[in-house]
Amino acid sequence: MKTIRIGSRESRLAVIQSELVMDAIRAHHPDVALELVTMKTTGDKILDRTLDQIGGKGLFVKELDAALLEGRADLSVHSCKDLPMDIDPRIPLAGFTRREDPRDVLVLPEGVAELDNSKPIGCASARRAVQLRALFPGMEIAPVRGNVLTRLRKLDEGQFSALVLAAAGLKRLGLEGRISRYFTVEEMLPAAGQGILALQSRAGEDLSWLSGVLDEEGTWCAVAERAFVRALDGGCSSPIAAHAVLSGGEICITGLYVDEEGTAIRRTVTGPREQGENLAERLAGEIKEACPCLEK
Ligand SMILES: NCc1[nH]cc(CCC(=O)O)c1CC(=O)O
Repeated sequence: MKTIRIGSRESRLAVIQSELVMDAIRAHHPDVALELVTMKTTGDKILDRTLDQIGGKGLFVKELDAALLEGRADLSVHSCKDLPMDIDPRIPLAGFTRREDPRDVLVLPEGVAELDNSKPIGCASARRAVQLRALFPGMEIAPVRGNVLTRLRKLDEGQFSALVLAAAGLKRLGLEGRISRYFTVEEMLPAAGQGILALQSRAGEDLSWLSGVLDEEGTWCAVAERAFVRALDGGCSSPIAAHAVLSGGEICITGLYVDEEGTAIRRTVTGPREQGENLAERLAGEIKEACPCLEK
């Protein structure tokens, strides 16, 4: 059997995530030969601007897509939350993994026990900044770029009083011990897909070696959360958050949108999980009604 090549960003977290998927493939298909192919993406190369400033979509995926299309890789492992909405039909998503902890967390500098009000809290997205302002009124909030380990170095060098990061990334990096506070998803609604890995391959390929690796719950949630973001995209480019939770056969989706005045609009919908995509679109529709700046 041919070797399956897994394409990954070269950051430590991306490699660990790819290795998690490789371990899962090996556990279900011990005969499959696997090889890791790492590469730098645009988002890894441009480090002097925030992601919102660089703009554009797919900052972390263009190079991975090219590798799939050219046959240099057979599977891309993505953080679902970094994955753009538009997927080239030649390289469709093969599915999603089980969700790791979806929460955002606060991390203090090494050896520091309390938040120092004289320095800003660093965070990398407008979604986090908006929700942080409500949690820490009066605290300065500043952008921080780079992969997780780079951000932690900046924190430990004294540039920030704290950072907000995803629990999932820190846990996968073995850095759970750095977490000083978990925000509930009510306090800080996560990005769509946070904690879930998305797997992408080429259309028409035999993917039997992926059986057992994909997760049904993760997939219901990822599909619904992404549908919410997709339905609001194309309006003004403002922070969006979405988080779905399954209970029995039901899916409960919470969506958050921040309008141009900085007002956060947050709504929840519950229904049969099979209708997650529809429910998410309806939720987005309700939010559009409540927000005049959005195209109807
Ligand atoms: N944008 C970077 C990124 N993409 C995915 C994760 C964490 C892992 C995940 O959400 O699955 C992170 C780091 C962070 O936001 O702290």
